[in-house]
Amino acid sequence: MSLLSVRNISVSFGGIHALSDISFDVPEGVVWGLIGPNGAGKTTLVNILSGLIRPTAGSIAFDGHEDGPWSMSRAVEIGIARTFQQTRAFNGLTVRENLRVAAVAGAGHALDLGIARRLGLEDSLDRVAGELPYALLRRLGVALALSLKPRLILLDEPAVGLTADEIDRMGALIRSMTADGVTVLLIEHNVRFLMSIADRVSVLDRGRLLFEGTPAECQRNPQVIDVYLGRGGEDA
Ligand SMILES: Nc1ncnc2c1ncn2[C@@H]1O[C@H](COP(=O)(O)OP(=O)(O)OP(=O)(O)O)[C@@H](O)[C@H]1O
Repeated sequence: MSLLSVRNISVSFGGIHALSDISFDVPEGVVWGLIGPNGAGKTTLVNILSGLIRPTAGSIAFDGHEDGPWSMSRAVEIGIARTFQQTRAFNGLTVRENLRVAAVAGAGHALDLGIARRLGLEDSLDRVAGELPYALLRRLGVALALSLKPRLILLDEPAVGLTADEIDRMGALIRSMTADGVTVLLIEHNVRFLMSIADRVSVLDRGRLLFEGTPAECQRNPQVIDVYLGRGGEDA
């Protein structure tokens, strides 16, 4: 049975059809990749799943909850957390304070410093978020989402701007999430990285679902190569 079931989701901004009739099912415990050219609708889909925007049409079911789409607070309550392309943290608060706000105020959980350790933030707990180097700030974004103790985490380009070593570390972290029972939906333009950790991939193009399959199937699909991989989707 699917953990997440997206049915016939459409959304328009004025005359722009950002998403048209999108349906897919994500089973529990996988890394599900979401790729496509700029403007394909990937972030819009994550915005809908996390309750940031409402779709024009369609429905979502998650973990026995059939009443989606939801508000942001309801999404967190039922176990959906996300990161952003630009990490959203309180710049004037320390890493520890940010994690506490996310855990306690965001989701009613106790602060779990094990998450900081997993993200390699244990030596930075007393540093102010606004002064963190870029890679640590990206990791803080993931730690904030994990502090909500989600069953599904939506990662919006977690590898962007990271060095090769940091990308490897991020990949290992993402795979370890599934071992802990967290399902991952991963938007990423770094195709090599995404294909190395995804179990399955959906390809969006101009708001439509173009393809769904394994990474290997995706990389040899002529339509995917035509609209994205062959056009140098970054690092393709
Ligand atoms: N709030 C908004 N108002 C108007 N148009 C929007 C809004 N959000 C997204 N769009 C439009 O919807 C389409 C899909 O955008 P979206 O950001 O979801 O694409 P994406 O696949 O995430 O792109 P990228 O890879 O560049 O992040 C684009 O044409 C974009 O300009």
